[in-house]
Amino acid sequence: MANIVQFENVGLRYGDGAETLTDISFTLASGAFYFLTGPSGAGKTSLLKLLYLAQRPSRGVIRLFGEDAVGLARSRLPGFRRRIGVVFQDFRLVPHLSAHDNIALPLRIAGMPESDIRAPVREMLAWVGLIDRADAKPATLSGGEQQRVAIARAVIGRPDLLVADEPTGNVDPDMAERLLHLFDSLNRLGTTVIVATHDFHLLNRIPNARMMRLESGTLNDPTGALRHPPGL
Ligand SMILES: Nc1ncnc2c1ncn2[C@@H]1O[C@H](COP(=O)(O)OP(=O)(O)OP(=O)(O)O)[C@@H](O)[C@H]1O
Repeated sequence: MANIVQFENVGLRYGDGAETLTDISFTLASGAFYFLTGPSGAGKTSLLKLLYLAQRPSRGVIRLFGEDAVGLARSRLPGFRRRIGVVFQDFRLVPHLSAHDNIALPLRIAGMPESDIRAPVREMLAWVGLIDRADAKPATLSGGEQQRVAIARAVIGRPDLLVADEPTGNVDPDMAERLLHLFDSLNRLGTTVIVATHDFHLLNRIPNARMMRLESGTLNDPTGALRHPPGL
């Protein structure tokens, strides 16, 4: 299995303080499913931001889709980002667009004809249980409903890499399991998935998932040889 992501001795420092992430080295194998765990403040969101190119590292090497992502020309960023679906911790829905139109965004940006957009968007709305909220604007949706729209938007374009930051933080256990099943289905279609979560109940729901654990800005496995921990 080829590697879709490679980090080598990556460090991240915000401002003049100590490093938030230190000597992070790991690879993500194409088509695999990863959970990223660790205590609050360990640096999970920061690591994911490096992955989806919202943050540059202070040092080290990041290769994404086989190319150097740190020295990437600005003009090539949109092309890379289109291959990455992101579920942000704070959702980042477009406020003036309906749930339907938020979910349709990646397909519209990719230039899909309008006639081909409606059916997959309806399918995603049904998947996340929001068919009857299709016309609602984000401000009128609950936190959990907004989270489900954000997830539908992240997966609809069948990205090569799905990055999800606490994607089940605002939903009940049944919906959390349903959403995880959606990620699993996408993974079976070939998308590499990485999910940061505090929810330990989710970890054994994907039997083949591999685990990454961050503690105080350091990965627990400094060799980067990720594996499923015994007992999970
Ligand atoms: N933009 C920023 N500027 C300065 N410090 C930051 C910034 N973003 C995060 N930090 C700091 O980096 C550290 C790691 O934060 P991060 O959000 O990556 O952790 P996390 O593991 O995702 O936490 P949580 O599980 O609570 O979301 C924290 O000490 C945080 O205050």
